[in-house]
Amino acid sequence: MRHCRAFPKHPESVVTDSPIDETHAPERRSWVASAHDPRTDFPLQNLPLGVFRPKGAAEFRIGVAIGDRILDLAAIATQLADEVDSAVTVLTAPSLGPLMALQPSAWRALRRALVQRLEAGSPHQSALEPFLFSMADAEMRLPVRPGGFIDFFASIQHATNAGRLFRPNAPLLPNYKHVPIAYNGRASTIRADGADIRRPNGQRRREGEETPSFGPSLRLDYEMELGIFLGGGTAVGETVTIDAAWQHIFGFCLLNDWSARDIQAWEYQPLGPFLGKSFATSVSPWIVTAEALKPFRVPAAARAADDPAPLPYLLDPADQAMGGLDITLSAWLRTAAMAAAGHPAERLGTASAAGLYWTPAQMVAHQTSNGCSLEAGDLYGTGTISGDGPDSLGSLLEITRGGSEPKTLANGDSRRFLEDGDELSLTGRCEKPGFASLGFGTCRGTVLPALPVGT
Ligand SMILES: O=C(O)/C=C/C(=O)CC(=O)CC(=O)O
Ligand SMILES: [Ca+2]
Ligand SMILES: [Mg+2]
Repeated sequence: MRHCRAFPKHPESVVTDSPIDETHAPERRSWVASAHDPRTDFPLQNLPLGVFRPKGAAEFRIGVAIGDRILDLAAIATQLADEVDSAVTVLTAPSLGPLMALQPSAWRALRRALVQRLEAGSPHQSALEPFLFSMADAEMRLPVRPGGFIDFFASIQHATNAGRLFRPNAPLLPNYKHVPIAYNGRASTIRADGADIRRPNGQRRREGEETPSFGPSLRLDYEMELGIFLGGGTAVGETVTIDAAWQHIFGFCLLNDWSARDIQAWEYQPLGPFLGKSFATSVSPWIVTAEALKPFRVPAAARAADDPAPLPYLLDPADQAMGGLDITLSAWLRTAAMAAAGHPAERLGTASAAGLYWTPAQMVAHQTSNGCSLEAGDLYGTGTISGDGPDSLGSLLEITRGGSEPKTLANGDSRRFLEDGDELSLTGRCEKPGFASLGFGTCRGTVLPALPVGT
């Protein structure tokens, strides 16, 4: 069996993928009252991590979300020093990168310490209350600046739908069921929730035209994806075996891979997406940890009887049994006219990550299989998540069939692709009988007009 040198199999790391434990118990309640609101994304059982700045404060710091509050972890780092290795060093950093670089045992120790402190009846309540801030008044920023961003293509429904539009003669390419397809994306333009998205200019060939022209994208789209933040690091030459992959998965967020379909369609052959996607990627600000998501692990999506078995380096019985994640994502659109009229956002599509053809562990095993290193803070996108029905599509490309069938909205507006002033947001939620429901917060972005060509 291959060996993962970054995380040798000593007993402590083997329990990384430990089962659901007392931190997931649904009956545990917090002394923060809003954590019990059934609509909250952030009950005691979630405890996602982010980087925030209270209103008026100069410095960003690490916090944990609980109900509609944020607990400042930098301020309480010394209180956690006995329970969490290197707590003072990693929790006082202005980024989650140093925490992500630690072993999963440290991530679990932090979760246990926070559950105990935030639980109703905790003797720590009065010492913590001064460090609790209102989420509504806080500014969030990227939890870590990823060194690398890789976008997969793991939804076979999306791959088939998009393929039909880009390549009517060969929708699903023959490699799809053998290799987790991905491209290396652009890390420098990953944006935090709420950042405005400038419509890109680029080279595109308009309908009916033989030659390309340069100008604003006329086919701006969103892609509803899950983001996966990687932890631990590997050196160049190391591989992470599939059975050790979860030891490198720190947590998850929502991710919108903004896509200029006209630029993409013109440029992508033969080397893949380049400027059609590199102008912006938005992520939600809270990282929901892999540990918090354990109750929502499900079997890897079933393959059709005539699908090939994954090659041995992508095949692990435990991954097949519990390597999927039942996270339901939704995409919402609020046009400028809807906002002006006080209308709420309208849902465009809802799908679960449980249907993905490739699991997160298969992504890690594949990405490192050639010896490519992995760095703490690296980000994967799963690829656009679409399901089987017309209401489960993760992009306008699919919903409007390449712009040929406009989507009509409740206020009478219609869309083939995104227009200036449109706000696109993603939400995510996990629900399962017998467990507290968790959510991801939001991942929003509003489209700004393109800059005049030549500026
Ligand atoms: O089918 C294609 O050529 C391209 C499809 C995409 O735009 C997908 C991409 O970014 C990966 C994904 O989100 O699934
Ligand atoms: Ca994508
Ligand atoms: Mg992008």
